[in-house]
Amino acid sequence: MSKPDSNINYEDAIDYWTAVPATVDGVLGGYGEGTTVPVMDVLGSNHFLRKLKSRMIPADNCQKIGCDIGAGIGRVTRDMLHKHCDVVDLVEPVVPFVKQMDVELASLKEAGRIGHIFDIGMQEWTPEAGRYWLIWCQWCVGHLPDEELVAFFLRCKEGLQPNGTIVVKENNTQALEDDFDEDDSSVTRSDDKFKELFQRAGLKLIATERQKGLPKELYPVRMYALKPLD
Ligand SMILES: C[S@@+](CC[C@H](N)C(=O)[O-])C[C@H]1O[C@@H](n2cnc3c(N)ncnc32)[C@H](O)[C@@H]1O
Repeated sequence: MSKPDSNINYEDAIDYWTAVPATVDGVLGGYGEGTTVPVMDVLGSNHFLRKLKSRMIPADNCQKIGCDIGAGIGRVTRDMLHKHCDVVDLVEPVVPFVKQMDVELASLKEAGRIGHIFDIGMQEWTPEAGRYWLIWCQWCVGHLPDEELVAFFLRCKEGLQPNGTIVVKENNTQALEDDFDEDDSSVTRSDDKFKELFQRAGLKLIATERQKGLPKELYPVRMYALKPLD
């Protein structure tokens, strides 16, 4: 049987997301502002980052530059990342979502807190070497097959400042095999699979935590904080 990630098709994913409303409800698959998900998500992320603070001291003369990967309409930047970072860049390949960032991020843009917006897929994105204090990947890495994801992590490592951190916040399957979702052409990986891929990319897991307070019918969500091993 073929590996679940061999079914991933980038164009199918773009088509799927392009047809979804450019709203919080849209990017969260129907779990938008009428549900507990956006609020619990932000609370969980803030809590996770606060606990990591002593291990995320910026290197001398470094600004806290963040990058929001698979950013959708900029929800994570608007509601959470901007509170931790001086400036945030965003990576998002879906045109209507990138357009909506003008609205969602208007006041942050005006305040000079938004850096570059890269309107490309993460498989095509190479970060500027040594730029980032924090690279935040949330609910998007399932769009890359395993090999591409390891290659992406390797590029992200090069994009980190000294003492920079990568955070991955994703659904976990409890099954032994990854779950392929043909609607949005993505896979949901197990905790073990994530750990294997981090190791292959030379990333050390410095902290991990399960997101609390999400509806029971959803996949469990886990945050992983990672630093380069070398
Ligand atoms: C579930 S939404 C999450 C959006 C955002 N991270 C959030 O939490 O609000 C998944 C996002 O991944 C984006 N995406 C799909 N394929 C991608 C790719 N190859 N590279 C980067 N982002 C991708 C989609 O366009 C969509 O914005």
